[in-house]
Amino acid sequence: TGHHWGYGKEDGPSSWYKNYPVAEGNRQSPIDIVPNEASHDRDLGPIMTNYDHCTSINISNNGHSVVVEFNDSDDRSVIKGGPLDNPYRLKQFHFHWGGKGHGGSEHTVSGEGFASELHLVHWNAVKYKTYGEASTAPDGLAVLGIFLETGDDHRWLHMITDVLYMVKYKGSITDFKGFNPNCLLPSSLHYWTYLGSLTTPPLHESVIWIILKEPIEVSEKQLGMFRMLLFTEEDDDQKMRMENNFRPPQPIKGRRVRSSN
Ligand SMILES: NCCOCCOCCNC(=O)c1ccc(S(N)(=O)=O)cc1
Ligand SMILES: [Zn+2]
Repeated sequence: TGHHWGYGKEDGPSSWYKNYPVAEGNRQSPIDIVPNEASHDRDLGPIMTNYDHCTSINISNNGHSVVVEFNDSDDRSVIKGGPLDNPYRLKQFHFHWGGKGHGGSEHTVSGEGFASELHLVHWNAVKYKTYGEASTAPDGLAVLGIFLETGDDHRWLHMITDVLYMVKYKGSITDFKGFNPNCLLPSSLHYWTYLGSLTTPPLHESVIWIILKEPIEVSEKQLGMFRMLLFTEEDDDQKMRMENNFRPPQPIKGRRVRSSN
């Protein structure tokens, strides 16, 4: 089902347009954010995340990233405010990262990449019945992007890195209950926002992007744990280390990036 894609030379971002022509569309993600070209909108209010009664379910390796899934059967964990007209329900979060010592984020700021980027994926359950339906609608998804830079140990990230050995191979999954992503948020919720897409196939142009300006700090050691994950399955004799699983910035095509105060 679906076409095989990856981050390698043959199946990587520069070849995705062959099976996913929307790759050359007018609202593709990620983009390079140029802060002093972003327009400052007074009526762009603060975003509010309500992850308190969080209901994480499992953590898995889908062959592209490591993903933590949430129970999205009600409005317990939502993001609202800012550019959003409705509350959007948290569905999953995952990461993108680089190889040792260089870039790995998908969005860049004035051409600068970060070591990694966390995506918290939410969907508009007010207007759409399922995630799948929302994922193809122009206002269906809201993804909160958080940059990770290397520095001190992150005091809570170990809760994730400690279980990565359980999901080393593509297709592996394990229980992961009671994790509250509030602990991964930086102190400031100031953000940039623009209309874009999924950054992996099927590249649907269905995402309202909200990128936090303040990165969180994680240690090189913690980041290194992500690089022990594999793109490949357990019975695959080729062991491909999971790293550089990021799409580079795409043409802005006249889009406006707005900035919260
Ligand atoms: N599951 C029912 C059908 O859904 C079809 C579309 O979903 C395809 C799966 N991919 C995603 O949901 C998906 C979600 C977020 C991002 S990203 N990296 O832009 O945050 C990329 C991809
Ligand atoms: Zn992502």
